[in-house]
Amino acid sequence: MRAARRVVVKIGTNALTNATGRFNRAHFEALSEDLLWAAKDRELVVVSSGAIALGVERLGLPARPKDIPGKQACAAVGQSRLMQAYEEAFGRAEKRVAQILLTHEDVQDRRRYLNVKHALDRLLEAGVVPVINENDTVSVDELKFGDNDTLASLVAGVVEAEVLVVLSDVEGLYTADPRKDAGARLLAQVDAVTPELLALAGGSGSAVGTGGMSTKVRAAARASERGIRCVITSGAVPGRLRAVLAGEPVGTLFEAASSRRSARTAWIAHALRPKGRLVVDAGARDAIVGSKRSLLPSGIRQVEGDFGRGDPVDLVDEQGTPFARGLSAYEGSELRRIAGHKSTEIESLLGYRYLDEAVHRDDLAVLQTLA
Ligand SMILES: Nc1ncnc2c1ncn2[C@@H]1O[C@H](COP(=O)(O)OP(=O)(O)O)[C@@H](O)[C@H]1O
Ligand SMILES: N[C@@H](CCC(=O)OP(=O)(O)O)C(=O)O
Repeated sequence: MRAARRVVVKIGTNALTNATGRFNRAHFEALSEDLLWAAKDRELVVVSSGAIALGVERLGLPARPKDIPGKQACAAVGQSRLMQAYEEAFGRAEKRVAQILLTHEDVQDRRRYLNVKHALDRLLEAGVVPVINENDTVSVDELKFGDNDTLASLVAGVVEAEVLVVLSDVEGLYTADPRKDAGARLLAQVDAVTPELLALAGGSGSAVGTGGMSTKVRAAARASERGIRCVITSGAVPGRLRAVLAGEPVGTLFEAASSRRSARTAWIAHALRPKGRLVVDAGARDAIVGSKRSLLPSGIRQVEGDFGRGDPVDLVDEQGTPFARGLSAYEGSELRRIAGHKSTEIESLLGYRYLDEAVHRDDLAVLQTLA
């Protein structure tokens, strides 16, 4: 931890507000001290929530709106207030910050993903601290990350961080939601995210948080697959971030996985949303998972959805369980015609042949824990 040069810190709404959802200024000042300390001899990226909560407060609303335009309006008002707080806190130490607002589209498209990467790299080289949030005001449902835990794990991959620290209002992952179960125990270390572990992590126990512990554990799993260590700990207790970066055992540490994903397979597995599903037979599944082979048309049993060439599709087994995600070499309507056939028949069936494979192994990511 002490050697980490590039660190992403995610700050949840719960770490910025008090119990009634109001911005906790004194607390923010303490947190900023920790962030400034972390930024002193490291490259720091902050993924900060709080726009909606700060907007609710600024507009004097009695509660967080439930409708989307209401949330969009609050985010627009609150985001500038949020940045103002970061500007002031970092400005006092002569540290520059930069606002970056992202939608899912910005990472779904490989060219835009690389654009984001280049901008972030340049900011970090210049000693600036990027403060990232989802662009809630323009993100409609299908373009949403939905929660900043997911966004933070993708950002950690984009900048190839060594550590992702997720600051919430709890000390880490417990055996049950500590708000509901007084006997819940803190898990100090997680070596692998299993379905059983995921089942321990519930939704948000507060009125202001979004994803709860479940999105944090998924985010940690994604980071771990990229070779990035992740710690979930409390942002409500001053000094926790320093303790994590000093290598002290606080919060829940998710170790980096031993078999790491490349940047490209991580992009396929983590950043893309499937536009269709290919049901494949057991032989093809074994070849893909066991021997890292391509998917040939002969292994496809069924094609679901309308998608174009190059679109992301999920590969599912005959029980419907997704096990890989990849980019289709053919349109959905073409795959329907060549499914179950030998590659040598593609040309006679379609009138042309692009590739022998339906999904080439270079465009394929086996799903580890979850996508
Ligand atoms: N197993 C668990 N361990 C810890 N917290 C849990 C667990 N299951 C659910 N939670 C809830 O997750 C909440 C943190 O998530 P969330 O409210 O989304 O916060 P944030 O604003 O930091 O993203 C905790 O306050 C807690 O109520
Ligand atoms: N983008 C939203 C926050 C979404 C979110 O994930 O919130 P949280 O669970 O508090 O980290 C905002 O700024 O209000």
